[in-house]
Amino acid sequence: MDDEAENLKAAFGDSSDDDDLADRPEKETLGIRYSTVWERVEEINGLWLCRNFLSIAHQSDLLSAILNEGWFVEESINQAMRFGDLPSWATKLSDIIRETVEYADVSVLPADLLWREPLFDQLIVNLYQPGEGICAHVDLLRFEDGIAIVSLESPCVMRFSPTEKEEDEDVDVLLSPGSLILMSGEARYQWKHEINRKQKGFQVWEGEEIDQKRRISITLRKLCQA
Ligand SMILES: O=C(O)CCC(=O)C(=O)O
Ligand SMILES: [Fe+2]
Repeated sequence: MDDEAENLKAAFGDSSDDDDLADRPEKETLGIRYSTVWERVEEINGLWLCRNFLSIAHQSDLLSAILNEGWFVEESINQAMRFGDLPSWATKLSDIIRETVEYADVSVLPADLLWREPLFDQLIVNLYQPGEGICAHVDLLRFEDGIAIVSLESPCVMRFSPTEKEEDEDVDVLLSPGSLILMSGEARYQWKHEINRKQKGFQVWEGEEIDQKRRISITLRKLCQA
């Protein structure tokens, strides 16, 4: 089995355990899924996680679309950024985020953010090789509130820590392939987020060290008006 299939299997089990994709309408395999489940990260206001945001079919389509962009042919390049008009797959992803949030049975993004136009006009795709991560940060204030991160390939632990550090208040969130997190309000402004894949013990989830492979993330944001 290739790495990609293995990652998907590790995260979701055999495709036969997933809903039978062949029996599902096209709309559900390649677009909005009606079975999405939203989890509020209790400790952090404004942080929501949807683990089953993308079907396996959609994850592999998205991965192909990203790799087809040709951004990551050189090993030294591990990030691509776009402003304004986004590639069609990213616009579609953004539409699906809006639709999924609209149909969620809980409010996971304030309405003024959900209905702004466009929802997102800036894209970052990050490619992380095993051991690579991102330092603790709050996203730049040149971006509006309401940030989405979609994860592909290897899972990882993202750690959130309050900007005003008090006691040991860090909160770990597992970003599995196909998941989406939304950050708004306190989650966006009062918590830093980081991925540390170097330090031993950091990439541990439910007592087990995560088997690090390549990970790709898609971050969608909206620039503040000048
Ligand atoms: O790769 C990720 O999941 C996070 C990326 C991120 O936080 C950023 O680009 O600001
Ligand atoms: Fe960030």
